[in-house]
Amino acid sequence: MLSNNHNNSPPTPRTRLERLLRERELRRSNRSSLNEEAHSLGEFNSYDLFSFSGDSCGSFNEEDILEGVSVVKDIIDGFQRLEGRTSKQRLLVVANRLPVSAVRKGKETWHLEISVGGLVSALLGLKEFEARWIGWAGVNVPDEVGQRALEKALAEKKCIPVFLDEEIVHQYYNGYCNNILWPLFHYLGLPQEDRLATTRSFQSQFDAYKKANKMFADVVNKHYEEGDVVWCHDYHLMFLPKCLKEHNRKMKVGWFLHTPFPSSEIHRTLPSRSELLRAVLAADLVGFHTYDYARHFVSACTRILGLEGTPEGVEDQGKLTRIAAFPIGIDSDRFIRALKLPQVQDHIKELQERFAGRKVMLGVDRLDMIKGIPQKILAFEKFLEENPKWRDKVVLLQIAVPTRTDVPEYQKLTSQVHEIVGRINGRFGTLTAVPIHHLDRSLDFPALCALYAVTDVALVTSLRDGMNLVSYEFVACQASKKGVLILSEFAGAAQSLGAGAVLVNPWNITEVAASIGYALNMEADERERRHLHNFMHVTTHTSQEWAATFVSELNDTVVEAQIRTRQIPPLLPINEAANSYSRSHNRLVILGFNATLTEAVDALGRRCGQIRDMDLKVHPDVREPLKKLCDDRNTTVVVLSGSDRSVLDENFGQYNMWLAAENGMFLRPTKGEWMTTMPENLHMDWVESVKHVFEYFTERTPRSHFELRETSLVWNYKYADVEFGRLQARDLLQHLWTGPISNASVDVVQGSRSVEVRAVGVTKGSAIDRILGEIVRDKGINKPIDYVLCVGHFLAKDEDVYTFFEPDLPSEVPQTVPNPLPPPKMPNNGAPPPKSARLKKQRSLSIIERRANSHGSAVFWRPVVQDRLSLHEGSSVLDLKGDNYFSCAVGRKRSNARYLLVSSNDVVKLVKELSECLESSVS
Ligand SMILES: O=P(O)(O)OC[C@H]1O[C@H](O[C@H]2O[C@H](CO)[C@@H](O)[C@H](O)[C@H]2O)[C@H](O)[C@@H](O)[C@@H]1O
Ligand SMILES: O=c1ccn([C@@H]2O[C@H](COP(=O)(O)OP(=O)(O)O)[C@@H](O)[C@H]2O)c(=O)[nH]1
Repeated sequence: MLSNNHNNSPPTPRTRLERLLRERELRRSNRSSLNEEAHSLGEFNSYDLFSFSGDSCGSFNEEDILEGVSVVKDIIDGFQRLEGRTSKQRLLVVANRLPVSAVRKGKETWHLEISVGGLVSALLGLKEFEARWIGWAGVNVPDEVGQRALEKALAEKKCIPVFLDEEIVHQYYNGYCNNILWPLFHYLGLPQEDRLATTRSFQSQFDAYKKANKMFADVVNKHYEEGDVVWCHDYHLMFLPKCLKEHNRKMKVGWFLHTPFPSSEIHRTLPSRSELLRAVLAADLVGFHTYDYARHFVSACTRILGLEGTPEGVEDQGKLTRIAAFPIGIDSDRFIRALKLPQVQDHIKELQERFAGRKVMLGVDRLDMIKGIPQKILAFEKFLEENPKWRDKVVLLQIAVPTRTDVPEYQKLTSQVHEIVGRINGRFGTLTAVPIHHLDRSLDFPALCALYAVTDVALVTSLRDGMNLVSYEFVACQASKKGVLILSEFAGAAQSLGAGAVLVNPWNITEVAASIGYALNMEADERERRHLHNFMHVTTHTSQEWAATFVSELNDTVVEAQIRTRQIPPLLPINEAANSYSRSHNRLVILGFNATLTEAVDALGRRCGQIRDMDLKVHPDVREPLKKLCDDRNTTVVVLSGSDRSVLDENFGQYNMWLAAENGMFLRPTKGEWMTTMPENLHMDWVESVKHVFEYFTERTPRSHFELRETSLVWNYKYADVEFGRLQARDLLQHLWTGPISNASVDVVQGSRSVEVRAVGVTKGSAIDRILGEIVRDKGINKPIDYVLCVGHFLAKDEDVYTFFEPDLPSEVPQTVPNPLPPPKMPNNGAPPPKSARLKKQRSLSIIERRANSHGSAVFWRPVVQDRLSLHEGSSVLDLKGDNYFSCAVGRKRSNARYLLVSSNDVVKLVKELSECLESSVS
């Protein structure tokens, strides 16, 4: 029994992982207590009976499958009290199909049958939640009376119907879901035959799909209560997360895909590819059966939508959608217990007598082209062909449950399978026995369990399958027989049961035939070993565990998102910045160049391979207002950029401003000469060797390029394939650390799509005191600067420029301002020695006046540190308080700046506003 004694409770978990592990542990102990208690109370039979009883169609009436027995409730309530929750969390499970299908028996009477399919089987494991199901009951109910009666009947099963009319079902379910998405997600491509007709009907089917999703959303919204978790399921409802979030941003929404998610190369053939991805990304958490499916989804988002893929998920404009793998399982106990039921035992006996003297092979599938039924039967034929001695010693029982019978492809498949089975039975059958028993219908639960139990070899040959629960169920029922599982490597289950199963490529009939021989002849000890492995997995990775983990992660994800949102700086209040600008008398405006004053890199251009122009150009709309700012005698404008001098000369030569090139290493007023601000940092002996490495990677990474500047080298892959670019970047770094820069005075700065090697100690923040000093000296400034605006799309390392002006920070030289960012990660191998000692030396040098000779011009440098930034009377140059300093990062989500702007288009707006302030003050 669980105890409520808080003194004994384990320490509060600190991380998500710790919490998940603890919850898992608690669930396990909870479940074993539950088993013990239930058995001691003798109550489990009622649950068993309820779950398994019913007529031959699998119908049920006696108990509420979704509620479980009272003992379950008591213990789970105890568990939740222990966790500090007072009541069960309500879960709205939304799936196309309800766990029950309705059959109309009269005007107001309905008969409910359990629906067949892996999704339903798996979700029956959601006993630990106060669950409500929302879905389609598989039937058209045009009349009001029938609808009300069905609602009432379903309410007793905690189910809520979505009423879809025939036309919608035809276009949405048969059309878009089962004729387009289903084959595509299973690598069967878009419909090939009658392509024109399909292409023509595509749009109307997609419209129906969106409409149907909206209808599901309306029902969810109607029943939603604050705090509920909404769990959307499968490819039928990819639009649902978007519809729900549009209605209520605070709703906790998860989406889980039960099918594979194909390679992005397949997904990109779909005309509505982007809309679907974006709609799913509205969810807080997106789950898949396997890591591969999750990886493909992230790839599709990065390649097709041009979004940022992170180890956590996919990020779009600061919103993170978590993507993860949650392999489904089954309620294994339910199968194990079922084997002891008299009804099942009777079936077992019957089957054993019926097939005495023959090995039993079993296939259980919906009659779907993804299940590879023709391939399976052909492989069995080949086996019989090559092994005459087995012909009267083995039988294949194939249960082929009719499914989606309104879709022409499925109708064709049925005739095809019948034709092959007939031919083989004709070829190898005798007057008294046939090698293949083919059933075109479903079995009830006891019959299915009995079949699993008597089977010697189960044959799962899916061409693709999200998971395949039949393989799990077979394993759960084989505790005594320890039969062999032949399993397609293209089923998700191959990743979990691969070690115990005999894996096959179902397209390779010869291999499958050979595997049948291998499995039939396998020695007992090998069978036992393999079985044990799989049995352990199936009994520990249950559907309860799966659901609880998903919901728990969803809860966590939402909390984390709230915390993250709080940490994101707010958007720059442009009006406020402008008002403060007009109130001030001596202003300093520092602007970055790349992605601040240039036109935004068009994500579409990047995706579709259209590189417009690699050369940086000032945004055409900012030119005029920028000129006005520069011409204002109370405003000093500095463009502070990583670009080299020639680029700044070319773009800003005609403005009256200051140019700080190469992160501030070089400085000039546009009316004067270039000078070098930090000559002591100009140790450039490493350039040639780094250049070789950059050249090598540029040649091997299509659409990447590198820039050779005077104090830095930048390898940029923003136009290249993102994933490949990242891999190459990792490799490039390894090469650098272990080779050319292992002993050089350089800093390596990683951007989101670039790698930069620059002279050590050069950052925008470290340059700014000198820039400022020079400006003060040059302009003969004698009144304090009472307004600073610092806007840029700066790399993390250069964000020290924002903190330099922070009035709240102690007035120190910028190099000694503690860097709030974590130090760059270094690979374990060949990491360069710490540079702190070297840096110290250089920093002390930095306050010594020096003569620099670079770029052919000798300039006498007068360094200044912020401490010494004082006016004639000794007062400070900077008169900054909370309301006259605006630092702002452009196109970043995490920053040390006080504010954010989304893109350079917003910078244009800002500069325009400032220039308008000048106009109005003149007039
Ligand atoms: O509802 P239907 O159209 O009749 O189809 C039945 C279900 O088929 C699919 O099941 C998948 O889910 C299983 C559990 O996650 C998984 O093991 C299997 O590999 C999948 O094929 C479909 O995804 C469901 O939505 C259908 O209800
Ligand atoms: O006659 C049958 C045949 C199959 N099933 C169930 O249908 C599900 C099939 O799930 P699977 O994941 O293997 O494939 P899906 O049909 O969902 O693609 C399993 O839980 C089976 O127990 C059933 O209830 N009755």
